[in-house]
Amino acid sequence: MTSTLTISHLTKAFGGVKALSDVSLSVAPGERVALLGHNGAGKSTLMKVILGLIAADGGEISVCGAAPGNAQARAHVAYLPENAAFHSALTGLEQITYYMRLRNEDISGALPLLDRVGLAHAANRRIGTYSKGMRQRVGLAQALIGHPSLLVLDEPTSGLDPVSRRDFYELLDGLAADGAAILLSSHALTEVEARTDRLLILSGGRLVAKGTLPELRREAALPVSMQIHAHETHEAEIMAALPAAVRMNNAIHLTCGQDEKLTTLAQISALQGKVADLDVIPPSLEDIYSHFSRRDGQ
Ligand SMILES: Nc1ncnc2c1ncn2[C@@H]1O[C@H](COP(=O)(O)OP(=O)(O)OP(=O)(O)O)[C@@H](O)[C@H]1O
Repeated sequence: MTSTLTISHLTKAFGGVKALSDVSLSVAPGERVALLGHNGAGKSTLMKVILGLIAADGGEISVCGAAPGNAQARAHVAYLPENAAFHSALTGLEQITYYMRLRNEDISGALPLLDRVGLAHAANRRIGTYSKGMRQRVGLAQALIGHPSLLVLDEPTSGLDPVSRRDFYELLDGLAADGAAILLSSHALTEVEARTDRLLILSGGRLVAKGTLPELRREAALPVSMQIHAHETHEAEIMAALPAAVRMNNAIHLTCGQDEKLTTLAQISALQGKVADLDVIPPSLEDIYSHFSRRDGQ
Protein backbone atom coordinates (compact mmCIF):
# COMPACT_ATOMS: atom_id res chain seq x y z
CA MET A 1 0.00 0.00 0.00
CA THR A 2 1.33 3.48 -0.86
CA SER A 3 2.25 5.37 2.30
CA THR A 4 0.55 8.63 3.14
CA LEU A 5 3.77 9.91 4.67
CA THR A 6 7.26 8.84 3.57
CA ILE A 7 10.44 10.28 5.04
CA SER A 8 13.96 9.22 3.96
CA HIS A 9 17.25 10.26 5.57
CA LEU A 10 15.87 13.50 6.96
CA THR A 11 18.29 15.86 8.71
CA LYS A 12 17.76 19.20 10.41
CA ALA A 13 20.15 21.23 12.56
CA PHE A 14 19.70 24.48 14.45
CA GLY A 15 23.19 25.99 14.57
CA GLY A 16 25.32 23.30 16.18
CA VAL A 17 22.30 21.31 17.47
CA LYS A 18 21.39 18.29 15.36
CA ALA A 19 17.63 18.19 15.94
CA LEU A 20 17.09 15.35 13.40
CA SER A 21 19.74 12.99 12.03
CA ASP A 22 19.10 10.54 9.20
CA VAL A 23 15.44 9.92 10.10
CA SER A 24 13.51 7.52 7.82
CA LEU A 25 9.94 6.40 8.41
CA SER A 26 6.57 5.94 6.76
CA VAL A 27 2.93 5.99 7.84
CA ALA A 28 0.35 4.06 5.79
CA PRO A 29 -3.33 4.91 5.34
CA GLY A 30 -5.31 3.70 8.35
CA GLU A 31 -2.22 3.40 10.55
CA ARG A 32 -1.95 4.95 14.00
CA VAL A 33 1.70 5.61 14.76
CA ALA A 34 3.05 6.95 18.05
CA LEU A 35 6.14 9.14 18.16
CA LEU A 36 7.92 8.81 21.49
CA GLY A 37 10.98 10.57 22.85
CA HIS A 38 12.39 12.57 25.75
CA ASN A 39 12.07 16.36 25.84
CA GLY A 40 14.29 17.72 23.07
CA ALA A 41 14.39 14.40 21.18
CA GLY A 42 13.20 16.10 17.97
CA LYS A 43 9.48 15.26 17.87
CA SER A 44 8.22 18.81 17.31
CA THR A 45 10.96 19.50 14.76
CA LEU A 46 9.90 16.41 12.82
CA MET A 47 6.26 17.55 12.89
CA LYS A 48 7.18 21.06 11.76
CA VAL A 49 9.11 19.64 8.81
CA ILE A 50 6.16 17.39 7.86
CA LEU A 51 3.83 20.39 8.01
CA GLY A 52 6.22 22.48 5.90
CA LEU A 53 6.61 25.07 8.67
CA ILE A 54 10.39 24.66 8.56
CA ALA A 55 12.60 23.26 5.81
CA ALA A 56 14.78 20.19 6.28
CA ASP A 57 18.54 20.48 5.63
CA GLY A 58 18.65 17.16 3.80
CA GLY A 59 16.70 14.02 2.95
CA GLU A 60 13.40 13.46 1.21
CA ILE A 61 9.84 13.78 2.39
CA SER A 62 6.55 13.06 0.66
CA VAL A 63 3.26 14.12 2.26
CA CYS A 64 0.26 12.65 0.45
CA GLY A 65 2.39 12.49 -2.71
CA ALA A 66 3.50 16.13 -2.49
CA ALA A 67 6.28 18.24 -0.99
CA PRO A 68 5.57 19.34 2.60
CA GLY A 69 3.87 22.69 2.87
CA ASN A 70 2.73 22.97 -0.75
CA ALA A 71 -0.95 23.47 -1.52
CA GLN A 72 -1.65 19.79 -2.27
CA ALA A 73 0.03 18.62 0.93
CA ARG A 74 -1.68 21.32 3.03
CA ALA A 75 -5.09 20.33 1.65
CA HIS A 76 -4.61 16.78 2.95
CA VAL A 77 -2.84 17.33 6.26
CA ALA A 78 -4.32 18.34 9.59
CA TYR A 79 -2.37 19.46 12.63
CA LEU A 80 -3.35 19.64 16.27
CA PRO A 81 -0.79 21.54 18.38
CA GLU A 82 -0.28 20.54 22.01
CA ASN A 83 -1.97 23.68 23.32
CA ALA A 84 -4.49 24.69 20.69
CA ALA A 85 -5.55 28.30 21.32
CA PHE A 86 -8.92 29.68 20.26
CA HIS A 87 -10.72 32.97 20.61
CA SER A 88 -12.33 32.77 24.03
CA ALA A 89 -15.20 35.10 23.08
CA LEU A 90 -16.32 32.92 20.15
CA THR A 91 -18.62 29.96 20.59
CA GLY A 92 -17.42 26.55 19.44
CA LEU A 93 -19.79 26.78 16.51
CA GLU A 94 -18.54 30.24 15.50
CA GLN A 95 -14.92 29.15 15.70
CA ILE A 96 -15.42 26.03 13.57
CA THR A 97 -17.62 27.94 11.10
CA TYR A 98 -14.83 30.51 10.76
CA TYR A 99 -12.23 27.81 10.00
CA MET A 100 -14.58 26.15 7.51
CA ARG A 101 -15.03 29.45 5.68
CA LEU A 102 -11.24 29.85 5.50
CA ARG A 103 -11.05 26.42 3.86
CA ASN A 104 -13.97 27.08 1.51
CA GLU A 105 -15.95 24.28 3.12
CA ASP A 106 -19.75 24.18 3.36
CA ILE A 107 -20.43 25.71 6.80
CA SER A 108 -23.57 23.62 7.26
CA GLY A 109 -21.08 20.89 8.26
CA ALA A 110 -19.91 22.82 11.36
CA LEU A 111 -22.51 21.49 13.80
CA PRO A 112 -22.21 17.84 12.62
CA LEU A 113 -18.44 18.19 13.06
CA LEU A 114 -18.86 19.44 16.63
CA ASP A 115 -21.31 16.59 17.20
CA ARG A 116 -18.68 14.13 15.97
CA VAL A 117 -16.24 15.28 18.66
CA GLY A 118 -18.95 15.27 21.34
CA LEU A 119 -19.41 19.04 21.57
CA ALA A 120 -22.85 19.56 20.00
CA HIS A 121 -24.36 20.31 23.43
CA ALA A 122 -21.88 23.18 23.97
CA ALA A 123 -21.78 24.46 20.38
CA ASN A 124 -23.37 27.80 21.33
CA ARG A 125 -21.31 28.39 24.46
CA ARG A 126 -18.24 30.62 24.45
CA ILE A 127 -14.95 28.74 24.23
CA GLY A 128 -13.77 30.75 27.25
CA THR A 129 -16.16 28.64 29.36
CA TYR A 130 -14.88 25.29 27.96
CA SER A 131 -12.76 22.87 29.98
CA LYS A 132 -9.31 21.85 28.69
CA GLY A 133 -10.81 18.62 27.32
CA MET A 134 -13.51 20.53 25.48
CA ARG A 135 -10.94 22.93 23.96
CA GLN A 136 -8.94 19.92 22.82
CA ARG A 137 -12.07 18.63 21.10
CA VAL A 138 -12.50 21.97 19.32
CA GLY A 139 -8.90 21.48 18.16
CA LEU A 140 -9.72 18.04 16.87
CA ALA A 141 -12.87 19.30 15.12
CA GLN A 142 -10.72 22.01 13.49
CA ALA A 143 -8.23 19.34 12.42
CA LEU A 144 -10.99 17.22 10.86
CA ILE A 145 -12.22 19.95 8.51
CA GLY A 146 -11.85 18.79 4.91
CA HIS A 147 -11.41 15.04 5.68
CA PRO A 148 -7.60 15.02 6.04
CA SER A 149 -5.60 11.98 4.89
CA LEU A 150 -2.85 12.63 7.45
CA LEU A 151 -3.35 13.82 11.02
CA VAL A 152 -0.31 15.14 12.89
CA LEU A 153 -1.15 15.41 16.58
CA ASP A 154 1.27 16.88 19.11
CA GLU A 155 0.61 15.33 22.54
CA PRO A 156 -3.13 15.37 21.89
CA THR A 157 -4.17 13.86 25.21
CA SER A 158 -1.91 15.76 27.61
CA GLY A 159 -4.04 17.25 30.36
CA LEU A 160 -7.13 15.20 29.50
CA ASP A 161 -8.88 13.08 32.11
CA PRO A 162 -9.06 9.29 31.58
CA VAL A 163 -12.59 9.32 30.11
CA SER A 164 -11.76 12.16 27.70
CA ARG A 165 -8.62 10.26 26.66
CA ARG A 166 -10.61 7.12 25.95
CA ASP A 167 -13.18 9.09 23.93
CA PHE A 168 -10.38 10.82 22.04
CA TYR A 169 -8.75 7.53 21.05
CA GLU A 170 -12.11 6.07 20.04
CA LEU A 171 -12.52 8.99 17.68
CA LEU A 172 -9.03 8.37 16.28
CA ASP A 173 -9.87 4.67 15.83
CA GLY A 174 -12.86 5.69 13.69
CA LEU A 175 -10.75 8.06 11.58
CA ALA A 176 -8.09 5.39 11.05
CA ALA A 177 -10.79 2.88 10.10
CA ASP A 178 -11.89 5.40 7.44
CA GLY A 179 -8.33 5.42 6.06
CA ALA A 180 -6.67 8.40 7.76
CA ALA A 181 -2.98 8.03 8.65
CA ILE A 182 -2.28 9.28 12.16
CA LEU A 183 1.06 10.36 13.64
CA LEU A 184 0.84 11.42 17.27
CA SER A 185 3.48 12.31 19.81
CA SER A 186 3.00 11.37 23.43
CA HIS A 187 4.73 10.90 26.76
CA ALA A 188 1.91 8.64 27.99
CA LEU A 189 3.45 5.27 27.22
CA THR A 190 0.76 2.97 28.59
CA GLU A 191 -1.88 4.75 26.59
CA VAL A 192 -0.09 4.60 23.23
CA GLU A 193 0.81 0.97 23.89
CA ALA A 194 -2.88 0.13 23.85
CA ARG A 195 -4.16 2.58 21.25
CA THR A 196 -1.63 2.72 18.39
CA ASP A 197 -0.41 0.22 15.78
CA ARG A 198 3.27 1.09 15.68
CA LEU A 199 5.83 2.97 17.77
CA LEU A 200 8.70 5.23 16.75
CA ILE A 201 11.28 6.20 19.37
CA LEU A 202 13.36 9.32 18.74
CA SER A 203 16.41 9.94 20.87
CA GLY A 204 18.81 12.83 20.37
CA GLY A 205 17.35 13.43 16.90
CA ARG A 206 17.86 9.84 15.76
CA LEU A 207 15.18 7.23 15.25
CA VAL A 208 16.48 4.53 17.60
CA ALA A 209 13.56 2.10 17.31
CA LYS A 210 10.52 1.52 15.14
CA GLY A 211 8.02 -1.32 15.04
CA THR A 212 5.08 -2.89 16.79
CA LEU A 213 5.37 -3.44 20.50
CA PRO A 214 6.03 -7.22 20.09
CA GLU A 215 8.74 -6.40 17.52
CA LEU A 216 10.42 -3.89 19.84
CA ARG A 217 10.07 -6.34 22.72
CA ARG A 218 11.88 -9.01 20.71
CA GLU A 219 14.57 -6.59 19.55
CA ALA A 220 15.21 -5.26 23.06
CA ALA A 221 15.40 -8.86 24.41
CA LEU A 222 14.93 -7.61 27.97
CA PRO A 223 14.70 -10.11 30.83
CA VAL A 224 11.34 -11.62 31.74
CA SER A 225 10.16 -11.60 35.36
CA MET A 226 8.26 -14.44 36.95
CA GLN A 227 6.43 -14.41 40.24
CA ILE A 228 5.72 -17.71 41.92
CA HIS A 229 3.35 -18.27 44.83
CA ALA A 230 4.23 -21.44 46.71
CA HIS A 231 1.82 -23.77 48.45
CA GLU A 232 2.48 -23.06 52.13
CA THR A 233 4.92 -25.77 53.08
CA HIS A 234 6.83 -25.96 49.80
CA GLU A 235 8.54 -22.57 49.58
CA ALA A 236 11.94 -23.85 50.66
CA GLU A 237 11.85 -26.69 48.10
CA ILE A 238 11.00 -24.25 45.30
CA MET A 239 13.80 -21.90 46.35
CA ALA A 240 16.22 -24.82 46.37
CA ALA A 241 15.13 -25.94 42.89
CA LEU A 242 15.50 -22.43 41.46
CA PRO A 243 18.85 -21.06 42.65
CA ALA A 244 18.35 -17.65 40.94
CA ALA A 245 15.06 -17.03 42.77
CA VAL A 246 14.67 -14.43 45.54
CA ARG A 247 11.91 -14.01 48.11
CA MET A 248 10.13 -10.63 48.07
CA ASN A 249 6.72 -9.43 49.34
CA ASN A 250 5.42 -12.93 50.13
CA ALA A 251 6.28 -14.26 46.68
CA ILE A 252 9.23 -15.87 44.93
CA HIS A 253 10.70 -13.75 42.14
CA LEU A 254 12.77 -14.94 39.25
CA THR A 255 14.28 -13.11 36.30
CA CYS A 256 15.56 -14.82 33.18
CA GLY A 257 16.66 -13.95 29.66
CA GLN A 258 14.19 -14.32 26.77
CA ASP A 259 16.15 -17.33 25.52
CA GLU A 260 15.86 -19.03 28.92
CA LYS A 261 12.13 -18.48 29.28
CA LEU A 262 10.96 -21.93 28.17
CA THR A 263 13.65 -23.78 30.13
CA THR A 264 12.73 -21.82 33.25
CA LEU A 265 9.03 -22.50 32.74
CA ALA A 266 9.83 -26.21 32.33
CA GLN A 267 11.74 -26.12 35.65
CA ILE A 268 8.73 -24.50 37.35
CA SER A 269 6.33 -27.01 35.75
CA ALA A 270 8.41 -29.81 37.24
CA LEU A 271 7.51 -28.37 40.66
CA GLN A 272 3.80 -29.00 40.02
CA GLY A 273 1.87 -29.50 43.20
CA LYS A 274 4.25 -27.23 45.11
CA VAL A 275 3.40 -24.10 43.11
CA ALA A 276 0.04 -22.44 43.88
CA ASP A 277 0.25 -19.80 41.15
CA LEU A 278 2.61 -18.35 38.55
CA ASP A 279 2.65 -14.94 36.83
CA VAL A 280 4.92 -14.25 33.86
CA ILE A 281 5.55 -10.50 33.60
CA PRO A 282 6.90 -9.32 30.22
CA PRO A 283 8.94 -6.10 30.04
CA SER A 284 6.68 -3.04 30.00
CA LEU A 285 6.75 -0.35 27.33
CA GLU A 286 8.51 1.87 29.92
CA ASP A 287 11.31 -0.75 30.17
CA ILE A 288 11.55 -1.02 26.38
CA TYR A 289 11.48 2.76 25.92
CA SER A 290 14.23 3.24 28.54
CA HIS A 291 16.28 0.50 26.91
CA PHE A 292 16.29 2.15 23.48
CA SER A 293 16.71 5.69 24.82
CA ARG A 294 19.54 4.70 27.17
CA ARG A 295 21.27 2.71 24.46
CA ASP A 296 21.56 6.02 22.68
CA GLY A 297 23.18 7.63 25.71
CA GLN A 298 20.16 9.77 26.66
N1 LIG B 1 14.13 27.11 16.56
C1 LIG B 1 15.10 26.46 17.20
N2 LIG B 1 16.30 27.03 17.41
C2 LIG B 1 17.30 26.38 18.03
N3 LIG B 1 17.19 25.12 18.51
C3 LIG B 1 16.02 24.51 18.38
C4 LIG B 1 14.91 25.14 17.72
N4 LIG B 1 13.86 24.25 17.70
C5 LIG B 1 14.30 23.14 18.32
N5 LIG B 1 15.59 23.28 18.72
C6 LIG B 1 16.41 22.26 19.40
O1 LIG B 1 16.28 21.05 18.66
C7 LIG B 1 16.19 19.93 19.55
C8 LIG B 1 14.88 19.17 19.29
O2 LIG B 1 13.79 19.98 19.78
P1 LIG B 1 12.25 19.57 19.63
O3 LIG B 1 11.45 20.75 20.07
O4 LIG B 1 12.03 19.05 18.28
O5 LIG B 1 12.14 18.39 20.70
P2 LIG B 1 10.80 17.62 21.23
O6 LIG B 1 11.10 16.16 21.13
O7 LIG B 1 9.62 18.13 20.53
O8 LIG B 1 10.76 18.05 22.75
P3 LIG B 1 9.47 18.24 23.75
O9 LIG B 1 9.02 16.85 24.15
O10 LIG B 1 10.08 18.98 24.91
O11 LIG B 1 8.43 19.03 23.03
C9 LIG B 1 16.32 20.48 20.95
O12 LIG B 1 17.69 20.39 21.33
C10 LIG B 1 15.91 21.94 20.79
O13 LIG B 1 16.53 22.75 21.76
